[in-house]
Amino acid sequence: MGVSNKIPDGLDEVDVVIAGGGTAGCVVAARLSDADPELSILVVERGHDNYEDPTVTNPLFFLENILDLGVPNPRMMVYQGQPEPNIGNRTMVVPAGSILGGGSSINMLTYTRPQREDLDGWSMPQWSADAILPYLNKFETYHGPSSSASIHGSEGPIQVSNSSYGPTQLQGDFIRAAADLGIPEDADLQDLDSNHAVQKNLRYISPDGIRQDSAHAYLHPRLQDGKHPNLHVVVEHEVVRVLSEKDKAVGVEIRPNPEHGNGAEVQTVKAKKMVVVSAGTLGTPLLLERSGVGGKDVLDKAGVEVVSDLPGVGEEFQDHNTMLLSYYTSLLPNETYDDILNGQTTLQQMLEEKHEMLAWNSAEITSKVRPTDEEIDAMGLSEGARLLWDRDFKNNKNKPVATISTANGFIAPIADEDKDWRFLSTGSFLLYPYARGHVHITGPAIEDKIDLKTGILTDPEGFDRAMAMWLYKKQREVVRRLDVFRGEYAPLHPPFNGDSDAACKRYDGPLPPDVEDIKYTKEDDEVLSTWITNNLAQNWHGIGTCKMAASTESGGVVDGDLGVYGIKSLKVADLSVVAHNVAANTASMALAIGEKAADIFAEELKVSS
Ligand SMILES: Cc1cc2nc3c(=O)[nH]c(=O)nc-3n(C[C@H](O)[C@H](O)[C@H](O)COP(=O)(O)OP(=O)(O)OC[C@H]3O[C@@H](n4cnc5c(N)ncnc54)[C@H](O)[C@@H]3O)c2cc1C
Repeated sequence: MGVSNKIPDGLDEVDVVIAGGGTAGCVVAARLSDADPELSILVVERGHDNYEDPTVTNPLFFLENILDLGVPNPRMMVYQGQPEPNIGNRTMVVPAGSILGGGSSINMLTYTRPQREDLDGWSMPQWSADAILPYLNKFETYHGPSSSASIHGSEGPIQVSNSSYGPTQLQGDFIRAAADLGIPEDADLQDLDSNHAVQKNLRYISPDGIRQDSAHAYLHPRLQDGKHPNLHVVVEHEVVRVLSEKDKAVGVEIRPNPEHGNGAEVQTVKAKKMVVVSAGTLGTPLLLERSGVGGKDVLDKAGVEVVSDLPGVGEEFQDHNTMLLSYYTSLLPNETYDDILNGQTTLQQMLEEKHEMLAWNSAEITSKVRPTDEEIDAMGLSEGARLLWDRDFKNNKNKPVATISTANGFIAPIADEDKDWRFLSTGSFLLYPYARGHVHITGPAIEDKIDLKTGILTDPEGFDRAMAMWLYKKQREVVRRLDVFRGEYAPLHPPFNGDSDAACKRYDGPLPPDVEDIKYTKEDDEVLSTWITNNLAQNWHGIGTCKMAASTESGGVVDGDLGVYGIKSLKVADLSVVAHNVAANTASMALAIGEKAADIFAEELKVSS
């Protein structure tokens, strides 16, 4: 069977159910089906099929997924947060892909990888960096520069390349400007060990310009080759809960997703061998809790019977906290996507014209950076923040603090008076915030309100705020040194006093090569700190809500084999299992988890992948 938006008649029992056909879920399904084509597998995905959908395959459509372009977007869903006092009572809205392929079908396509220390830091020997590198390699065919053949993959289904559009003059300009500030270029910053450098961005785009999502790379070929007759995919359906008998998962309850209007009947499908939950960092803990797997307090309040008391479920939400800033530039019209934002064209029109820019993700630069010892000394850190720096970063030169990345274009509709400008935006994010959030159910039904707090800026030591202030200043200094720089777009920057050296300004040409760093006064720092409270945001890279750990005492939800504690035959395979943050945009981690999970499950099911 291929992809269907109905549960086929008679399909009331399979060997394995996979709840969520996202980035990791598609990998698990495909590899298990390869391991044993006799194994009957059902993938249930709440979003629609993505097969040859031009809004997926053409990379530039990512713009519709991150900006409000006034076009309905059925590919996305949002998890609605609660007001958070530490960020000025703002409510964070956390978006996620809701489509076959999940995040990999909608994301911004930037390819980066974690640091060695990130993976070793999970303290799970079977998930150490040495154990995971083969899986990071397994999913990719890498077309970028590398110092060693063994660091990247050459036979995986996901192509990683520079794409067929670009690069623009921004790459060389940014690399020179960063070098002027002591941040050198590293051709392959994604080798797990390099740090404090900038890199020409590589992308999940094939050399001929097609997005590389996990459904097209893994699932669709197998659904069409006639060799995987027992691989079933049902889209536009939600898994309501996992069903268990005594201490064993035995199936799932599924209903049509009301957003797609396919009826309302709830159906049960039995899983003879295994249920794999792969609904993403926010979807997975909510599904487990609806199934009675979670902290007793949460479940009692929500009116759900406890099947396994696991207080770690939904806790320890972590993300990369981000700031988005825009600058006036002298970039050329064909070097930004701004014509879409200033009303000159639309993505639909570009599709009709088969415009070559559709193959682009606009992100030309990525980086991993950290403050120097002198910069740390000058920050005036609190005693607690200084202890954290000394313990976790000081002597650990492999550990960055932040990423500065770029997008060639503005980040909202462009006002009439700015229509002739071309913009550059930076997305700068903290890689290891200490703040933690949570996500829980408040009732038994899928449509019950959720209790989501991202926790941004709640770390008592103020470490995250101090690093965010450093990051704002650092990214601005790099951009000020670009040849294409023509000033800060003030409404998106902190409202520094007009007399201050830090005030936003416009220029007719580049700043002189010997330009000095901005000198921030105490008052400027206060303005910046308040701006951070009101602007630091989630960054789409959530992890940690069903943490993998050696025991439940330390908040563990799954063991090293991804089995949920206290319930047999119930597994989790997605980013919710990641125990501590990674210095990477997170798709690489999700794909590697999918690959490794498939090997673990195949062994348990006594089939070889
Ligand atoms: C806007 C955006 C931009 C991003 N940009 C980048 C980038 O440039 N580079 C990068 O590396 N990473 C990026 N990421 C992050 C990355 O894409 C995600 O971290 C990764 O895809 C998550 O993989 P996953 O398998 O854990 O979950 P997902 O891919 O989110 O998969 C979960 C799936 O489960 C489905 N689901 C949820 N609940 C249910 C249910 N009850 N029943 C059935 N199905 C359900 C969802 O629809 C989804 O398809 C971005 C993410 C977003 C949202």
